[in-house]
Amino acid sequence: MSLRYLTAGETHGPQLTAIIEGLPSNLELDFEEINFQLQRRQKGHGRGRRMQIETDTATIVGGVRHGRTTGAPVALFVENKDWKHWTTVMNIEPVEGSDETKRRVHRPRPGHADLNGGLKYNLKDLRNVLERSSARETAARVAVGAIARQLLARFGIKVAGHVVSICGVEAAAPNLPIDELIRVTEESPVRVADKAAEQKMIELIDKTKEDGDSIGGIVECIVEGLPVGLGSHVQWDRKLEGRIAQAVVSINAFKGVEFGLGFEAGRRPGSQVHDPILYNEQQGFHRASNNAGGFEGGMTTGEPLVVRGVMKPIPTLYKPLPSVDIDTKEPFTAQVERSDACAVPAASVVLEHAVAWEVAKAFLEKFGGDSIEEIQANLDNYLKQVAAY
Ligand SMILES: Cc1cc2nc3c(=O)[nH]c(=O)nc-3n(C[C@H](O)[C@H](O)[C@H](O)COP(=O)(O)O)c2cc1C
Ligand SMILES: C=C(O[C@@H]1CC(C(=O)O)=C[C@@H](OP(=O)(O)O)[C@H]1O)C(=O)O
Repeated sequence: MSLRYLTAGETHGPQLTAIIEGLPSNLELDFEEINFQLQRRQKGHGRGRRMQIETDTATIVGGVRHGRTTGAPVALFVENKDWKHWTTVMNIEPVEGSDETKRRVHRPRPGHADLNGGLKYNLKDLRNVLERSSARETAARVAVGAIARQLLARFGIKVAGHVVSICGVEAAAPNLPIDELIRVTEESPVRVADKAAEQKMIELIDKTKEDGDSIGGIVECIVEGLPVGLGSHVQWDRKLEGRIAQAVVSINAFKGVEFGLGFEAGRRPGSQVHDPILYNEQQGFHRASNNAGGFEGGMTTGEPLVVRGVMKPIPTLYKPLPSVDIDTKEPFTAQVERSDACAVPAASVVLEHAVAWEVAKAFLEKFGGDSIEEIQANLDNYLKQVAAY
C-alpha cells in the first residue's frame, strides 16, 4: 500500500484533521520538531492578525505509541484557536438570525475560490467555499509533511526551503551547504541569507499593505542525500518530477513550478543545459553540474533536487477589485475578509513539506517495507547494487 493522506477541516472550524496511511512501524517521531515546522509556517512579514491568534501544534491521536509509529494509520489534529471567535458563524445547526450573524459572503473575491465554488456546489453563502479553500489547510499539510521529513531524515535525506524573490525583489542565491541553509532559513523571517534583500522585501510588503494591495513571489526547495532512481520513466504517473509538480501547484496560490534551470532551459542550447556524466571510485557516477535539478526521465539522478514554485499575489485585497453581488447580480466591489498581504515566506515552508511528502512516498515505493528495519535493509541492498554496477 502506498503512502497517502487526507485532510479535513475549515479555517474557522474547531480543528484541522489529517490521517496518514502507509507509514512503516518503528519510526521514532520528534513531536517538538513537527511543532517547530508548524511554527515556521506561521512566521514571515506581511501576514495578517490571524497568525497572532494561532500557536499551531499537532496532536497525534492514533498510530503512535511511546514515540514510535506502529504501522497503523497516524491521525493528528491542529487546533484553530480562532474558532472560539467564530462559533456562531460556524455553527453547524441552522443559525437563527440575519445574514449578518452568519457573516454571509455574497460578493466573490477575484482570485479566490469563492465564485467557482459557489456555482459548482450550488452554495449561496460563499463562506461555505472559502472556509475550506483557505490556506489554513496548509497547516495540516505541513504537519503531515513534517512526519515525511522525519522519515527521510532517518535515511540521511535533508530538506531545505528559502525565498528566491518577492514581487521582483530578488535575494542573492544562498550558495550554502544544506545544513547551513537550513540553519539560516530557520532564523530569518523571509528565509534568505541576504539581509539587504530582506530589508527591501519588508519595506515593499509594508508599502503594499498600506496601499491595500497584495504581492506574491518565488520560493525554492532543495533536497539532498537522495539515492539515484526514485520515481520511474516507465509510466507517466510514476515520473517523480510530475508528481512533485502536482503537489507544488496544489498549494494555495501556487501557479507554476520549475526544476533546476527550469524555463531558462528553453532559451539555451543543449550543450549549456545537460549535465555531463563523471565517474570516480569514491563518488561513483555523478554530474559536473545540476541544471536538471536532480531529475532525468522522471527519476532522481542522486544530485540535489531543486524545485521552485511561484505564488501569485494574495487574492483578498483591502482595496477590493470589481466583482458582482451573487444575489442582485449588480456590480459591487469584492468582499473583504481579514487577510495576509504577503505569505511568501510561509509558502516556502509549505513547499518544503509538500516536496518532502512526495519524496517520502517515492522512497517507500522503492524501498517499502512494513518496518524501518526492513526499509533500511532494502536500501542497503540497493545501494550495494548501485555501487557494484
Ligand atoms: C500560506 C498561505 C497564506 C495565504 N493567505 C491568504 C490570505 O490571507 N488571503 C487570501 O485571500 N488568500 C490567501 N492565500 C491564497 C489563497 O488561499 C488561494 O489563492 C485560494 O485558495 C485560491 O486558490 P488558487 O490561488 O490556488 O487558485 C494564502 C496562501 C498561502 C499558501
Ligand atoms: C489561517 C491561515 O491563513 C489564512 C489563509 C487565508 C486564505 O484565504 O487562504 C485567509 C486568512 O484567513 P483569516 O481570515 O482567518 O485570517 C489567512 O489567515 C494560516 O495560514 O494558518
